[in-house]
Order: sequence, then C-alpha cells, then structure tokens
Amino acid sequence: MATDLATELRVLRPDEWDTWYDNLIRAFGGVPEPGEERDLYRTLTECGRSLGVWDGDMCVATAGAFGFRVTVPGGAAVPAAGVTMVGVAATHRRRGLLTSMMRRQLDDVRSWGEPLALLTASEPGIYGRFGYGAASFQLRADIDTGRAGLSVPAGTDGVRLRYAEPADAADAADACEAVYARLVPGRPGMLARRPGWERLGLLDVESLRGGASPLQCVLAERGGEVTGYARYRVKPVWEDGGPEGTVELAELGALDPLSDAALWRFLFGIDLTSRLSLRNRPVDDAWQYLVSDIRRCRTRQRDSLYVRLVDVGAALAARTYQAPVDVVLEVEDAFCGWNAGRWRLSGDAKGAVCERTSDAAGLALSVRELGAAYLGGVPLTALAAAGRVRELRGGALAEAAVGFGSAVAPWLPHGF
Ligand SMILES: CC(=O)SCCNC(=O)CCNC(=O)[C@H](O)C(C)(C)COP(=O)(O)OP(=O)(O)OC[C@H]1O[C@@H](n2cnc3c(N)ncnc32)[C@H](O)[C@@H]1OP(=O)(O)O
Repeated sequence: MATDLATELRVLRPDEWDTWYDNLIRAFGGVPEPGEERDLYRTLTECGRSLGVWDGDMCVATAGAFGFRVTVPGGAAVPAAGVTMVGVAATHRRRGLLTSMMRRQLDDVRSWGEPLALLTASEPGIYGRFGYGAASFQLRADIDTGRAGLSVPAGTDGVRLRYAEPADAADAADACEAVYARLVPGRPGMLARRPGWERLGLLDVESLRGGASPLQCVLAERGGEVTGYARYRVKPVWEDGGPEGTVELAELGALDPLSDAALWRFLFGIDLTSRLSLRNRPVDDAWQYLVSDIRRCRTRQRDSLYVRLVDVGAALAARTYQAPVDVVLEVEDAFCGWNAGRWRLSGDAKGAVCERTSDAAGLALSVRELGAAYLGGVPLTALAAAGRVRELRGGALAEAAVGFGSAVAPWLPHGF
C-alpha cells in the first residue's frame, strides 16, 4: 500500500492540469493526443472534483469525476459521478495509489449527495473490487451490406434525407443535439448533455481518421422537422474485383421508427461500399430486426457502462420497477460500509421507497451485483445462476428480477 511512499493525494488545481494530464497520457501508453482533443478535455475537466497524487513535484496518479445526470429506469435523471481519467504512473503501480484515490473519490461522491458513480473501464478486472458492476453493453457489428439486405417499414419513403454540415450549429449541430436531448429520458444509461460535451461527437481530427473521410452528417426530416441524424465516415477501398468501401458509423439517433429505418437504409446502401461498421450501438438496436441475414452482420457485445451505488437507499428509490417489488435486500459492501446491511425496497412503475430494515432478507447480494442489475440490463436471475445473488425467501428472486428489468436496454452512447 501507499504508506511507504512520500506521496500526497489532493484535489487538482487548474494550474496543475498539464502536468496532471501528461501523467494520464503516459499511463495510457504515452501517445500524445491531438491538440483539439486535449483542448476539449482541458475544458471539460472539473478540477475541483479531480484528484492527483504527487511525489514531490511529480504527478504520479490521476482521477476525475464529471458531474453527470444519468437516465435510470422510469426516466429520472439521477446525479452521478462520471469517474474518468484514471491513471497511475508505471513507476508507482501496485502500491495502492488507485485504491487510495477510489477511497477518497467515493467518500467525496457521497458527500456531494450523488447516489451513483459511473465509469467505463480500460480493463474489466480493475473496478469490481471497488463495487462497480458492468450494467450496460455495447453492440458491435461488421455488416456485409452486399449480402445482408434491409426491409424497411411502409412509410419509410416519406422520410426526407439531406446532407448537412455536422459542426454547423444552424445547419445540423443544434438539430442533432435536440434529437439527442429527446432520446435521453427514454433509455437508461444515457447522459443528459452538459455544456461543452456536444463537441465530443464533432471532434474530427485527421490523424485519427485512419484513412476515412471527414465526418459526414445526414439528417432525416418529416413534416419539415428534423427527426433523426447519422454521423459517419466513409473509408474507400479499391479491390481488383471492385469497390469495397466501409461506412464507419459514429452516431445515429432517431425519434421514430420510420426515420430510424430511413437512416439505416441509407447507411446500408451508400455506393462503392460493401461494409458497415458499428462500434457502439444499443444491444436492442432496431435495425437487427430489419435485416435479411443477421449472421452476415457479425454482431457481438462488449461491456460498457459500470455502475456503483454510492448510496444504496437513494439509488434504489430513484428508479422505478416495471412490476411491483417488495423485497428485503441483504447488501454486502466491503468498500463503502455505510451501504452494508438490510434494505427494504418497495416499488412499482410509479415510484419506489428504499429504507433500512431489520426484517428477514429475501435476497443477499453484493453492491457490485446491484450495480450490474441497476439499469435493468443484467437480470438478477442470471446473477443468481452464477451464484452472485442468493435467494433467501422463495419467490423473492423472480419478483425482484422482473421488477428490476427494463423494457429498453441500457446504453451509454459515448465514452467519457
Ligand atoms: C475510469 C478509467 O479511467 S479506466 C482507466 C484505468 N487506467 C488505465 O488502465 C491506465 C493504465 N493502468 C494504470 O494506470 C494502473 O495500472 C491502474 C490505475 C489500473 C491501477 O493502479 P494501481 O495504483 O497499480 O492499483 P492499486 O495498487 O491500487 O491496486 C489495487 C488492486 O487492484 C488490482 N489491479 C490493479 N490494476 C489492475 C488491472 N489492470 N487488472 C486487474 N487488477 C488490477 C491490484 O492487483 C490490487 O489488487 P489487490 O488489492 O488484490 O492487491
């Protein structure tokens, strides 16, 4: 542990940001970020919520915590610390610096009154010990658009598509943001946009394009209103047998099924391309139910958003339950002992209460499993089958598993 080191853990001062960020970049391999990206993260860093560990004048560890609001089942926007920029200098690794930052950070998040902490992990093995569970997944696909066709619903032809300048506020950017804002309450895991974050999806640095085009944008319109957008790049490939270009989707949002289908049909059909590459879509994305051959789409999933309940009572009361639940949970939380013990959760689709109780428990689980199940994307029954949730009262598991589920899969549209 860190006790053998003369290190100091403290809140980041704005004038220390460059040194602090350089340590982070080095922890991630040392390849400098393009200036635009670095400038954006400089602007977005919330220094008063960020931590650094210093060994003399050397920064040797970093961790930040954005002040987000995340959609939970039922549609509420719950305050959540977006844990980010975690890095420990390789010279100081495995001496407990990460653990000391996680300790301080979760204490801080609790004192800020934020019931949740969120993160995306560079490696899945790091954060379980601190009570984070993988709660949402991203769908990835490499679609052979030469073989997999798309049959769209009647009425799709009535959607007008037009090219727009992605970063131009008047042309496209504001309209895309408006669509995004309307989608946020409808899907657990989505983050209400904070000022400046709209720039992330518009970053378009040539050195990061890997030979693909600049970012392109197509808007879907119905009745003169923008009802959807797609941002993508095209990477031309010229084979002896003909053109085999790839469409790389960056982002797509649509307010209704026809606009959604029109945008997917467009992406499937761009001339001189035969592949559509998706790296982060919801696991229940609708296009999967329009394709003629899902095997040619090479779909797979990857862990995405990790959730940590910082305040079990407040977090469980902040979401709704799709079927009535009345269950006592015996919660184990070795890292944040204030959560440990028995909680009675009573709730339904309208709201919930979660309070301390001494009644007998129906389910026993750790806070990590609660985090995994919290957004409705990981069934408690599956966690029980894995031995991670124990049923102590007959019927409690089925009742809680149905209640905790979500009709819409949780999804985090972008990293942070
Ligand atoms: C939200 C984000 O920003 S994700 C980005 C995370 N950062 C990176 O991946 C950058 C490269 N890696 C690093 O900077 C560091 O190796 C870190 C941050 C992952 C770990 O920092 P350290 O200070 O070495 O961790 P610390 O010494 O506190 O380790 C605590 C425990 O976690 C374990 N651990 C640390 N890193 C890992 C890992 N990558 N995989 C699995 N276990 C790990 C340690 O073995 C230790 O276990 P123990 O308590 O059983 O002994």
